[in-house]
Amino acid sequence: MTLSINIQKHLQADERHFHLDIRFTANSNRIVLFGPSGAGKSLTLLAVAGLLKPDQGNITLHQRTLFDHDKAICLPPQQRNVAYLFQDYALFPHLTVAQNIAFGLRKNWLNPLRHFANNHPVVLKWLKLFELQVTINSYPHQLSGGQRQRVALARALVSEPDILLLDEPFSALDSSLRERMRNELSQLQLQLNVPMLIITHDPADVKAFGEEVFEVRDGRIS
Ligand SMILES: Nc1ncnc2c1ncn2[C@@H]1O[C@H](COP(=O)(O)OP(=O)(O)OP(=O)(O)O)[C@@H](O)[C@H]1O
Repeated sequence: MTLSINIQKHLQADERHFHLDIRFTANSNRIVLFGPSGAGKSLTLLAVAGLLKPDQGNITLHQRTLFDHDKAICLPPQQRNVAYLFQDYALFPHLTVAQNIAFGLRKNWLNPLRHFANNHPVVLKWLKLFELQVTINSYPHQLSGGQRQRVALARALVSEPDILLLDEPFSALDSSLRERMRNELSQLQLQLNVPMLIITHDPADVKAFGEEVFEVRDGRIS
């Protein structure tokens, strides 16, 4: 997988200015953006997902242009075929595990009905793969941290994205679970061969996933 990013964006909040100028090309399926808090990692991830529009530059994924300022191309998030796993997993509290996963299949409907979700072969496949079958009818608040993360991952992967974007995927977990989920995700990535771009400030994530590592500092790759 080739991901090529060359983006610039100026942000201002009151007296604070931040200039993002990220340029790199990655050719592996395990890419890590590593750097301290406030370096510009999340902004970069948002730009790839189509949730932040750069002022200049371009983003290409697998020879597909997601953004090109000069050519006036800016694909909306739903046309990018990228999946975004938020730090807090952002599960829908009023939907069951199966419905949350089925949401990732969404085409023209909003809330997948429970009967539909519970019987959809693709949803069942992911429930099995992540050993979540017993939680099929549970709601997010009834799950452990690890289970919540697995549901969020299943929801992200169910649409077969070209790349999975992970924002500090283990930061919400306690240390023993963090280690376990890191190993699980690593195995899963090898098994599915899905390309991943992970942003983190944790050196252990770099060690586990960093086939290609880019260090971000003050809005730039250093
Ligand atoms: N909407 C905005 N307006 C102005 N400045 C912003 C805005 N969003 C983010 N910033 C600033 O841009 C910088 C980079 O933010 P970003 O969220 O990308 O950092 P990060 O590297 O992901 O940090 P963390 O690890 O803490 O999440 C920060 O200084 C932040 O305050």
